[in-house]
Amino acid sequence: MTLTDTDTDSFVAALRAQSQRYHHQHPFHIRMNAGHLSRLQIQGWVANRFYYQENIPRKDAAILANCPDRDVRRRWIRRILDHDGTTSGEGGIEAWLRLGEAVGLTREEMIDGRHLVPGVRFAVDSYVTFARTRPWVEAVASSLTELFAPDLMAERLAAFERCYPWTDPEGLAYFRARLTQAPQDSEHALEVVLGHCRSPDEQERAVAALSFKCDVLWNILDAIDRAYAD
Ligand SMILES: O=C(O)c1cc(C(=O)O)c2c(n1)C(=O)C(=O)c1cc(C(=O)O)[nH]c1-2
Repeated sequence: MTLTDTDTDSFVAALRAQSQRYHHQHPFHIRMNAGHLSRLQIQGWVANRFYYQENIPRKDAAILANCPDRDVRRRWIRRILDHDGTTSGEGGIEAWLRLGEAVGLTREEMIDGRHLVPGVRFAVDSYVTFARTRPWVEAVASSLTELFAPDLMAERLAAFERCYPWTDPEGLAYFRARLTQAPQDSEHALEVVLGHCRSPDEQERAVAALSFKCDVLWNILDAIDRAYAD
C-alpha cells in the first residue's frame, strides 16, 4: 500500500495528539513541578518509579525477542545498555538509584521494593506483558510517549533545583541524560512505526498502543498520589 504525505502527516498528528493524555498533566506532576510536594512524597515517587526503571530493559528485551528485523534489533539493543550499563556503576538504573540516594533513600529500600504500591506494580507489569504478548510494532509504538518526555524532564530538572534544594544536585544526572536519550529513542521508534504501520488498521492499532501506554503512566501516578496523599 502506498502512503501519501497527507496519510503520513495525519498518522503522525494522531500519534502526537496522544500528548493530551500524557502524564505531564497529572495533578501529582503538576504539584511536583510547582514545588508543592513534601520530602516524603518525592521519596515515595522515586522509590515507586524505580520499579518502572528496572522493568524497562525487560520490556525492551521482550521487543527484541519478538522482532524479526535485524536492523531494528541492532539499534533497539542500545536501549537495554543505556539502562543496564555495560558494567557495574553505569547505566540508567544505577543513575536512578543515585537519584534515590540524593533524595534520602537507601539503595536497599529501593531494590527490595518495600515501598512499592500495588497499583504501580500492576501498571508496570501490564506494560511488560503488553510488550511480550502484542505484535512487536505495537510495543514499539507504545514507547512513543518518549516523544512527549523531554519538556517534562526539563521542567522537572528546573523544579528540583529550584524547589527541592535538599536534593543532592549530582543525583539529577538521570534526568539530564534522558534529555538527549529520549529524543534519539523516540526518533528511531517513530521511524519504525511509520515504516511498518501502512494500513489504516495498523495505524489505528499503533495509536491505541500509545494510548494504552499513556494509561500505564497515568495509573502509576494515580497509585503514588493515593498512597502518599497529604
Ligand atoms: O519520567 C518520565 O516522565 C518518563 C517518561 C517516560 C515515558 O514517557 O515513557 C520514560 C521515562 N521517564 C524514562 O525515564 C525512561 O527510561 C523511559 C523508557 C520508556 C519506554 O517506554 O521505553 N519510557 C520512558
